[in-house]
Amino acid sequence: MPFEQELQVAKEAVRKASLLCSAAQAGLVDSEKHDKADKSPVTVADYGAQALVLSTLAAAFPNDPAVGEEDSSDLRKEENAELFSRVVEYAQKVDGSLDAESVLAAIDRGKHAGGSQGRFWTLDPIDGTKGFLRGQQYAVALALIENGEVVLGVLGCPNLPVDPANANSEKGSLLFAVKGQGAFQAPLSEIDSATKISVDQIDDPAKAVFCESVESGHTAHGRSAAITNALGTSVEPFRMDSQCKYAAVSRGQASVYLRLPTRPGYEEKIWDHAAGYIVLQEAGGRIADTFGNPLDFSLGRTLKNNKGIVATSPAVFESVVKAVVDSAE
Ligand SMILES: Nc1ncnc2c1ncn2[C@@H]1O[C@H](COP(=O)(O)O)[C@@H](O)[C@H]1OP(=O)(O)O
Ligand SMILES: [Mg+2]
Ligand SMILES: [Mg+2]
Ligand SMILES: [Mg+2]
Repeated sequence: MPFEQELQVAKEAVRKASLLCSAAQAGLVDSEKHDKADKSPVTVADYGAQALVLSTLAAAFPNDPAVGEEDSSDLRKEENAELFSRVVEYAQKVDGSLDAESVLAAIDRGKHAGGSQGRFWTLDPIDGTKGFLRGQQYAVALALIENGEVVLGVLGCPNLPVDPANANSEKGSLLFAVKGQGAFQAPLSEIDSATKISVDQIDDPAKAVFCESVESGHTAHGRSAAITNALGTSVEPFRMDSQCKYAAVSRGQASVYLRLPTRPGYEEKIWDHAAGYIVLQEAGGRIADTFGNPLDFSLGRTLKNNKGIVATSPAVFESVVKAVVDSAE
């Protein structure tokens, strides 16, 4: 099967990073958090997960570059020495061969510019850091992009119940897909026992369950309420952080994920969507931006030709996209 080795390495890297994140989330203290220059939060777990995943990829595929969200510049500053030593401790607990220097080097493997040529990985070590800090949903998101197209994706969702129908079932789900091979889910505790997943077939948008970001700064909550109203349902979207929203639609827990721009200049990052995108496509879903245009992952580190996201199961796609486009007028 194409990408068999890549999938195996990516699943194991995401599993290990998810373990690190769960351990850190359980007892996170103030010295393990930091605000980046853009004021967004980052934690020991974001850095530790990026170090683990990118060092694992470097060992297996030394010639593959990576586009990662984090870089080591803040960790190298004297004032963040304590944060840095905690990152190294967490990384070492999972991979004893990592030391301070190799942690920094691994994190900085994520500086690739992306683009339309060749292949590269893209990693969000914690997608939904704000959800992570609230003790809620987040995802470790890793994807492989070849000649501008997403060909493989793995989502580690440490707090997502394995059984979509039972919120009290074991927490920790791994979702993955390779282009043309379908989408699968396994418990994070047993990543080799995977089952196929697929989207729902609801064709009446009034009956569709919608989901969206918790953060009002990441998606326009008022506009989504207007869209659901226009489609004949007064039920507002349920809110969840991170690419777990792609997971929810991929396994039929929701029919629609809306991400509606709040700031005109914001460009969505490729690591915030690539893994969820391929998992959802392979589960039978459809994805466009808020103008109905296909997502273009070939333009560098951001989706600069797209605005927002509309991700749905197939039978409601056209009507939901139309309602989203109409809501902009
Ligand atoms: N203005 C914005 N619009 C959309 N997404 C944003 C915005 N600001 C940050 N994000 C990204 O949203 C993601 C979380 O999504 P969600 O709210 O659905 O959980 C984060 O990766 C975050 O990016 P960053 O990784 O730079 O912090
Ligand atoms: Mg993110
Ligand atoms: Mg992140
Ligand atoms: Mg971030």
